Amino acid sequence: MTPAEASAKSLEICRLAPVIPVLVLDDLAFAAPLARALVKGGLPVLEVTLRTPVALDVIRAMAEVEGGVVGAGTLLTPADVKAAKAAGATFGVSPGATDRLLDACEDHDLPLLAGAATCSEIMALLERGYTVQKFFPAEANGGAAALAAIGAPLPQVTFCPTGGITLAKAPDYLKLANVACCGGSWVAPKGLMQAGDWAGIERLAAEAAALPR
Ligand SMILES: O=C(O)C(=O)C[C@H](O)[C@H](O)COP(=O)(O)O
Repeated sequence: MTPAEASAKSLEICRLAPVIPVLVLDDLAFAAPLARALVKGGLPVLEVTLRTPVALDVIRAMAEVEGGVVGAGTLLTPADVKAAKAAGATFGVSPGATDRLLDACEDHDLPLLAGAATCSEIMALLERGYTVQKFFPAEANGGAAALAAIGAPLPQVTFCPTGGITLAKAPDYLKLANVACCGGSWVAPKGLMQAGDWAGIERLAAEAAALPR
């Protein structure tokens, strides 16, 4: 898969909903009910971070949930890419980008939403052909104001800002011309998962899905 093809696919995924839930699961039993609640609430795109021992099994379980588009987050190495793809991830997300990671995603046909935080990082990805990127960590890096400023010299790059974004902050990003969607973990809080409050998570998803773009 070429970087241009990966970017086209990433854009298609980003356009499915205003928010991509960033999911950190410690318990495999939460996978199916969580995915069902998020999809039902209107957030079909699900980013499962590879930060817990059960993450690959969570991807396998969520890939079975109808209407979900499941990807793997926190991709750091070529081995992560192979494992995520084998588990059924249809896209990848990374906090940054390295040549080895980009090579692996291109070789294994996994569209990557690669992270960038500075103009030089954005330009390096753009030089390689990635016109859709993740802006991370968004809030710590200047927030929506920074992304608006980056859009002036680099309007050809479209972003999924992630990192520190909440329901209250998301509209500031979503109104920018260079933002396709936001990523965030606020729609799947640990407390609600542990309480089995799937209706509560569905409500959070519905609120996020209703954000104007
Ligand atoms: O896992 C990755 O690939 C990442 O780059 C990190 C995540 O996007 C952030 O952890 C988002 O989490 P919140 O700030 O809680 O919304």
